[in-house]
Amino acid sequence: MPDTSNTSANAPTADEFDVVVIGAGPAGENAADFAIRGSDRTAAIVETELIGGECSYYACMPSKALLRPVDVVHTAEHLGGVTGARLDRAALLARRDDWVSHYDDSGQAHWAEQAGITVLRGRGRITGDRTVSVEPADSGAGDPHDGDPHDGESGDSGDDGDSAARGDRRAARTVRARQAVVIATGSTAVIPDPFTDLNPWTSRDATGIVEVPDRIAVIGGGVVACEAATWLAALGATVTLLVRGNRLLAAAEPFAGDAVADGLRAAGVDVRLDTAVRAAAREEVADTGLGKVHGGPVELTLDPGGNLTVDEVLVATGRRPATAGIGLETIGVDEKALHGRTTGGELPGWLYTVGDVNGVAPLTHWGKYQGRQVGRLIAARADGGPEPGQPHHVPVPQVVFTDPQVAWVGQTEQQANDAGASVRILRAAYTSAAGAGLLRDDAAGTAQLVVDNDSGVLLGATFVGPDVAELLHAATIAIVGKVPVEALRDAVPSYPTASEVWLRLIDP
Ligand SMILES: Cc1cc2nc3c(=O)[nH]c(=O)nc-3n(C[C@H](O)[C@H](O)[C@H](O)COP(=O)(O)OP(=O)(O)OC[C@H]3O[C@@H](n4cnc5c(N)ncnc54)[C@H](O)[C@@H]3O)c2cc1C
Ligand SMILES: NC(=O)c1ccc[n+]([C@@H]2O[C@H](COP(=O)([O-])OP(=O)(O)OC[C@H]3O[C@@H](n4cnc5c(N)ncnc54)[C@H](O)[C@@H]3O)[C@@H](O)[C@H]2O)c1
Repeated sequence: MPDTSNTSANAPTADEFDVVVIGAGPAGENAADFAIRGSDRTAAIVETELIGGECSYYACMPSKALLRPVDVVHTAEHLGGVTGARLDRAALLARRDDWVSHYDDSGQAHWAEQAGITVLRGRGRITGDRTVSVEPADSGAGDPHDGDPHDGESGDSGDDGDSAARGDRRAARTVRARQAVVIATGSTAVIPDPFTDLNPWTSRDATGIVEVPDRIAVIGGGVVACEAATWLAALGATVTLLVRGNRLLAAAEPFAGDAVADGLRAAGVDVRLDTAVRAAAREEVADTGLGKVHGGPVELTLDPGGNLTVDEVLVATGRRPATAGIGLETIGVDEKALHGRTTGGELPGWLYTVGDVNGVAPLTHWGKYQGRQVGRLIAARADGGPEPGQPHHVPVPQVVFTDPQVAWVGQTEQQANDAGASVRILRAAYTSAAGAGLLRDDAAGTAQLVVDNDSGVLLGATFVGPDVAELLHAATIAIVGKVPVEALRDAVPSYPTASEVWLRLIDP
C-alpha cells in the first residue's frame, strides 16, 4: 500500500495523484488532459510501451503515412496532364519512419509533462481500491520501439522531458488515485487458429514493414486487411486477400465493399471471397523482428481453392480489448463489465474506461471523444460542479483510406431497418458533381443518405470515391444537429467541388 501518512486533502504525496490513467494511447492522453486542465489536480499516466499508443506508432499514423503517397500516385496515373509519377519504395518507408518518429516517444512524453501529466513507465495493474501498481515494463531503456507520435493535439518537439519517467522504469511502485483510475489499455490483434504457431504478421508488421514479402496472403476482409493490401500491392508484393465472408468491409454499405474489392483487383490484388483457410503450415518459423519476413514459406489449405504458398501471412482478423493482467479481479470486476461503457454499471464509482478497451468503436477519434467526455466528467465530479450530460446516439464516423476511399457515419440502411426506423434512401453517383469528376479522370463512386421518414433528418451517410474522407464531416454535423434534410437545400456547396453531390442527393 502507498504511504499516505503525510497526506492532507490538498497535498498529494509523490505516490498519490488525483487521476491515474493506465495506457497512454490517444484515449488515455485525452482523459488525463481533460481531467486536470485548468486546475491544480494532478494526473499520472502509466505506459508499458510508447507514449502515444498503438495509433501513433503501429496503426493510424504509419498506415496513413504509407497510404497517402500510394493514393497520390494512383491519382496521378489517372490524371491527364501528369506523367511519370511513381512510388519510391525506400522513400516511402522513410516517410513512414519519420511519421512514427523512428519509434521514439520523447516528443509525446514531453507533451505530457508540459500538460502537467506525470509519465510513469511500466505495466499498470490495479491492486485494490484506487490503487495501481506500476511494474517494470518488458521493454526497458534502449528498446528499439521507444519513441514521438504525430497525433495532432499532442507531441511536438523532440525534447526529452522524461527523466522522471526513466527513473520510474527501474523498480515497481504503487500509486494511489484520489479521484479516479481510468483504464485506457487499448486492444491487441486476434490471431485465430490455424495461424497461432506461424508467427504471422499482425498489423504491426504491416505498418512497420521493412522487407516486402514477394507473396503475401492477407487474412480478413475488414479495414486493416483492405488498407494493408493497398500498400502491400503498391510496394510490389503479390497479394492474395482471403475473405471468409461474401464481401469486404461488412460493417459498411454493401456497395462500399464492392467498390473496394474492384479497386483492389484493379491494383493487382487477388481478392477471394467466401474462402476459408482450413490449415496453415510453416516449417521454419523465425523471430526476425518487426516488419521482416518471419521465416520460411507458408502453405495454406484453402476451402475452396486448394493450396496456396506464400512468403508471409498477415492476420487481420480483428482486435480484442487489452484487459489481460490489469488486475480487474483484485476489485471484483469482470472484464465483461467494461464492455460498452465508460463509467457506471458494475464498475466502482472511481473506475472509468476509454478507447478500444471498452469495445464501443475501436477508432482513435472515438477513443479521443470518450477521453474528453470522461476527463470532463472526472473534473466536474472533483469540482463538485454539474456533471456534463451524457449524450445518446452519437453517430460514429469512419474513413477507410483505400482506393476508392470509403467514408460513412451513423446508420447503414440495414442498421436503420433493423432498428425499426422507416427510412428512405437518397443515392447519387459521386461523379454527378462536376467537382468529383475533376479529381481523377477515372473517378467513380456513390453517395447515399439514409433519411428518417418520420423526422426528416439524416440517420446515416456513406460516400465512396476519391477524396471522400473530407466530405464526411458535413454529414456528421447534419446528424448531430438533427438538421432536416429539406433545410440542407439552403446549404449551398461551392462550384465545382465534390460537395455538390449533396445537391444531387437532396434535389435529384
Ligand atoms: C493498422 C491499424 C490502422 C488503424 N488506423 C486507424 C485510423 O486511420 N483511424 C482511426 O480512427 N483508427 C485507426 N485504427 C484504430 C486505432 O489504432 C485505435 O482505435 C486506437 O489506437 C485506440 O486508442 P486507445 O488509446 O484506446 O488504445 P491504444 O492506442 O492501443 O493505446 C493503449 C496503450 O496502453 C498501453 N498499455 C496496455 N496495457 C497496459 C498496461 N497494463 N500498463 C500500461 N500501459 C498499457 C499500450 O502499450 C498502448 O500504448 C487503426 C488500427 C490499426 C490496427
Ligand atoms: N481507417 C481506419 O479508421 C482504420 C484502419 C484500420 C483499422 N481500424 C480499426 O481497427 C479495428 C480492427 O480492424 P480489423 O480489420 O482487424 O478488424 P475488423 O473487425 O474490421 O475485420 C476483421 C475481419 O476478419 C474476419 N475474420 C475474423 N475472424 C476470422 C477468422 N478466424 N478467419 C478468417 N477471417 C476472420 C472478419 O470476418 C472481418 O472480415 C477495426 O475496428 C477498425 O475500424 C480503423
